[in-house]
Amino acid sequence: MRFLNTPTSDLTYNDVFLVPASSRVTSRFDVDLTPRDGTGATIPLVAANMTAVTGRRMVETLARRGGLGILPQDIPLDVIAEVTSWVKNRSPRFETPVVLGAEDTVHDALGIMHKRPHGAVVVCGPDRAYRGVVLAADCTEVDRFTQLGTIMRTDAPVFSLAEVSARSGEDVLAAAYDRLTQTRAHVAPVLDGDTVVGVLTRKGTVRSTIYTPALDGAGRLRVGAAVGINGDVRGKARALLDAGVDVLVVDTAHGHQRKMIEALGQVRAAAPDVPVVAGNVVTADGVQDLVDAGADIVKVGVGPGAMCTTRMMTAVGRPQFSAVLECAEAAAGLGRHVWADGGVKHPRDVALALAAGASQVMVGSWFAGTHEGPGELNVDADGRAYKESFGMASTRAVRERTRGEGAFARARKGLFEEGISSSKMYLDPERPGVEDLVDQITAGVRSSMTYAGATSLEQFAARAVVGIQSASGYEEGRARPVSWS
Ligand SMILES: NC(=O)C1=CN([C@@H]2O[C@H](COP(=O)(O)OP(=O)(O)OC[C@H]3O[C@@H](n4cnc5c(N)ncnc54)[C@H](OP(=O)(O)O)[C@@H]3O)[C@@H](O)[C@H]2O)C=CC1
Ligand SMILES: Nc1nc2c(ncn2[C@@H]2O[C@H](COP(=O)(O)O)[C@@H](O)[C@H]2O)c(=O)[nH]1
Ligand SMILES: [K+]
Repeated sequence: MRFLNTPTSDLTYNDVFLVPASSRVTSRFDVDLTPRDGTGATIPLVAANMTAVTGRRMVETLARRGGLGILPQDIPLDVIAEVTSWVKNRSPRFETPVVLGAEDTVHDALGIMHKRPHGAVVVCGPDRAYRGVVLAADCTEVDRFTQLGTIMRTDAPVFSLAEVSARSGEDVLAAAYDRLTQTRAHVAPVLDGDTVVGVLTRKGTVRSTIYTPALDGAGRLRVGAAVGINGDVRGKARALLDAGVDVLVVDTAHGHQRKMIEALGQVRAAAPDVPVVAGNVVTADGVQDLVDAGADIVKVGVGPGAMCTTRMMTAVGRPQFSAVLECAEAAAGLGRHVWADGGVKHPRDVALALAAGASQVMVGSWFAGTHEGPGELNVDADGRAYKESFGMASTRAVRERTRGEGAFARARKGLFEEGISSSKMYLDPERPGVEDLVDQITAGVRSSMTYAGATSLEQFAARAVVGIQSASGYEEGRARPVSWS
């Protein structure tokens, strides 16, 4: 990457723009988004290890489209083991159905339908034997105690595994899309015999022609998990590996500290064969020390997060674009990589982090506001759906993390609050699922890369020309949904 004009101060995403360059890339589909950092991801997007962001559905859904989800360090190890096994038993190809029985009620259906964006419940008998489908539209104007067996659609389209299991032939998926369109269905169960093995959606058929799942050596979806720097770090790392976790993230607010170096050494020793990510830092010195201690990937970002009050509390941090740029250059010099963590609000921010040399970009709160986010779906006074997000250094998270400790110790730890305990992340009505956001982000990044004449992330970071802009330059780039005069 090179600057168009020389910066005189540190910069964040809003301060910069990408300059178009002569390009030989004729299609945005010719762009390869695979990060080459050893993590097995095929798109450069990671869901943050935050309680409000990443749970089983986030990990599963992202991995199916090639991204990684990192389970937070506050989740008990037995739960991580259960979630990892659950994810690894999901289909890498078909979406997971929401399943209920014929005796379950409309009330039950409405309570869980929103867990998935496809808005359908598949009604099954014993052993997942297919009975019918209930859509959200079928649940209006009926009593909430109506049993699903009485309203389910039994004539909805279904696909047999034999029809759609052939490895990602675009023609097969296009035909499935056409059939769904002709039958005016958005979603259809996939059956092995009469057993439901997944659902296929119109959008899903298109996505399966664009994305490649992030799979482990046995062809199962990949799972990441974080470990903190306190307690029996080596034991926790071993337990995560035994649970089948594929990527370990050693994570603390101030990653450039002795305790982190020691913890990282222990994780490295316990996990010689899996990618180890460590952070957070914002300087080349920080990168050097974490790489020396065994990190394959260094996580960059202090203070840019949407839930984060660190900069207001401490004045510590660094504008994120400059932090990523300096750290990525340092990591490249050591044959390692960085993940840009925090502050992503638009697809352009991801493109800029990649142009600055990050191998992947971690997204937190933006992903919290999706069907796959672990939070409860709430509706505000204006009828807008949202989920809550909160920081991992907030009072709420610290209280949860220190639950097993004495009241006095908890009171002492509660003093150091560097995150907000509640915020509303609205679901975008046009993009309520995390895959919708992934579509939007990767479309933006693919386009950025063709503007720069790059077909790989390495080429993009090498060719990108970045200019510095004023606040009005940034503002000019925004759309005007209402007239201005
Ligand atoms: N990227 C960012 O900007 C930030 C991210 N976070 C996130 O919050 C979560 C919790 O992290 P964290 O608060 O580090 O908690 P951890 O549970 O990881 O503990 C941090 C350890 O480091 C010690 N420590 C020393 N200096 C600091 C410091 N300035 N800030 C925090 N701890 C320090 C603490 O000791 P003692 O308590 O005795 O001081 C404690 O032992 C993580 O997921 C982290 O990523 C939190 C803040 C900033
Ligand atoms: N200073 C704090 N940083 C936090 C806290 N919780 C999470 N984080 C960091 O934010 C990113 C995600 O950023 P986002 O803008 O995408 O939401 C996450 O990965 C952490 O590094 C916190 O309480 N305080
Ligand atoms: K912030």
